Amino acid sequence: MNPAPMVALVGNPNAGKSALFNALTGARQKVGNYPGVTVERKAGRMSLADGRPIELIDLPGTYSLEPASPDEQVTRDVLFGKQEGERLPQAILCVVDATNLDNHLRFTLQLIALGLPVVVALNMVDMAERDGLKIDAARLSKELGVPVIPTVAVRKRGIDALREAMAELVGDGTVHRIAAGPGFHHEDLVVLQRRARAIAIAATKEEHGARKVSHTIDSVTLHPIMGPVLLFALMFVVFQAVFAWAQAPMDAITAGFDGLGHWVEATFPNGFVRNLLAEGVIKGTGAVVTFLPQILILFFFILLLEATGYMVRAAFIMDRLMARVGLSGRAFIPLLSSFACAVPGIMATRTIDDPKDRLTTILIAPLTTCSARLPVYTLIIGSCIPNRQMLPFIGLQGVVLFGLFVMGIVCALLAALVLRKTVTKGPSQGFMMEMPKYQAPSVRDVALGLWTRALIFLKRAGTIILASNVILWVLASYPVAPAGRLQTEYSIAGRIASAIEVVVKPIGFNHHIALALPPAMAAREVAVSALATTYAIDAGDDTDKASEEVGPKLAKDWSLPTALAFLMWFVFAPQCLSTIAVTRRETNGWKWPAFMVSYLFVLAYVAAGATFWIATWAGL
Ligand SMILES: Nc1nc2c(ncn2[C@@H]2O[C@H](COP(=O)(O)OP(=O)(O)OP(=O)(O)O)[C@@H](O)[C@H]2O)c(=O)[nH]1
Ligand SMILES: [Mg+2]
Repeated sequence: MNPAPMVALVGNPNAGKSALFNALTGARQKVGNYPGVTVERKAGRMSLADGRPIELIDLPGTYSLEPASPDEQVTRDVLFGKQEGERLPQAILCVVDATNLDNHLRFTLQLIALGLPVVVALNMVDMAERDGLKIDAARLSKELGVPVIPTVAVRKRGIDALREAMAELVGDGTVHRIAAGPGFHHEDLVVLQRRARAIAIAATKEEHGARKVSHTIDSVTLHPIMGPVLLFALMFVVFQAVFAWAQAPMDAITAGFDGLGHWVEATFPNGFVRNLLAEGVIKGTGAVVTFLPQILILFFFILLLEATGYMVRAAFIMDRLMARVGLSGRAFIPLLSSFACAVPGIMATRTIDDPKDRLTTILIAPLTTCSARLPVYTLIIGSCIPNRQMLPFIGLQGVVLFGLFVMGIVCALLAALVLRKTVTKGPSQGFMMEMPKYQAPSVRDVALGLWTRALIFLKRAGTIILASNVILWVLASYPVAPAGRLQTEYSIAGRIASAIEVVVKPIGFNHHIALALPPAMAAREVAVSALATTYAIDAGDDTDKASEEVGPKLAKDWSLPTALAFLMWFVFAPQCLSTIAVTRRETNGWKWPAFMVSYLFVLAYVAAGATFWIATWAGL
């Protein structure tokens, strides 16, 4: 006797597959296990409208045909007829959640492309109605080209209609295909998502409130051309704001630290304590803390975009680009976190299942511009790049900062492309993202996020940055230089710097930069405080010069090619020991951190050198 035809119940997680399975099969269920994996096999018997018996299997919920877990692997293998202990199904019963159509239809489109007969159960229509959402099942059926039956699995509504549709589908019980259609490849995911949305919108008769607003906004933010343009424009505005809004609070903080410095100079007798406090502690730490407003402004925007639901859209727009360089969309969130700091970013790569995808993401994470680089960038840009208006509201300084961020992103993507073709070669997999509804951001959440950021930053300033400053100050102040010799050359730090200078002179770096490079390994911002401290030491007892800010000193002392080369160095150089340490931890060994440090140092050296020589040649 031929076994009864088999129909597979498939859909996104939580679409209501199990509820539907129960409604269709009642008590006639059998639970087993697939051989070799810990995935349950749930099968049941049911009869079609014409009385024929069939076997129904309830497959694990999955977002796409690119498996991300053992469960999803089973679903895929069953649908391709490759699962051990399972035959190829005659037909697919695809369950979609009516309240989440655009997300669920993506998978439906992939299933239809498989070539097996498909019937769609438009489930949870009760929830949809409650939300004021009306879906036109007939229209949906026309758009998809397969039967669509509205159901409420938990109330057993639509079950008879489903039995009828399935009877037609199964036909005489022979398997009709299989010719794999389009839609399996990661490259097509964005196209698929767009089609899914278009179909969802076409089949929506009525929607209200937040749902409608979300769809209207998305028609712009996810538009193939307007979407990326908007994303780019938003980021551009953010970087302009970082300079424009931060000026006043930065001046206030600088004035505060200056006042503190004057007070120390007036209170303590000239000597070790006074100089340590004034030059090492206050000057150095003050130089870094000044950048708090800029960091908060940047994070204000990031938090705002996250809280409104826009960030996922940004990830979606970026997904295609990520696929081009062999990364999955899953890499976007870790890379985005790396804009705060590479350490949480690298830790966030744990959500990437594919080991090679994950390793690639770890290796390129230090190229995205972490917030610790912001003080360095803004100090150098503020003092060495002319504050010229290029257009109304568009200043050159903001453009350069934006350019540095973009360069970080572009280089990270290029590095991924190269790594994926060489050291981390292997197939890449796709990623499906749920699009949440847009929301008005909660003031409390944003404020809380900013507060946490501020605390982290100030804690760094008070611990690792302060400690590095003190050490640098001591090393740079002793032994005391005899008359006629510069302290920053005669001291211990000065001599170390002189050795480093030999290596970095060809790329345009001066003695003060060589002094700032080793302490910047503790944290990148320390480069700023190191410059402030060493310039303050050089000024010595000449109070006029000593009270001057570090910015104007750089403006006088550095040529434009040197400043540009220094910026380039900071785009690439693998600074900060914490990043190296977390890479070691996440990759279980020294091999990959060593590789990362080497390739980044080489890049930094070449990029800084090329910039210096091109800028010099161009006569800047
Ligand atoms: N209101 C309503 N709730 C439903 C309906 N169908 C399912 N649910 C509920 O939705 C939740 C998820 O349903 P499940 O049947 O477990 O979903 P599933 O697709 O099997 O989920 P996974 O096995 O995790 O992939 C459960 O709480 C169900 O009770 C429906 O038509 N209407
Ligand atoms: Mg289930």
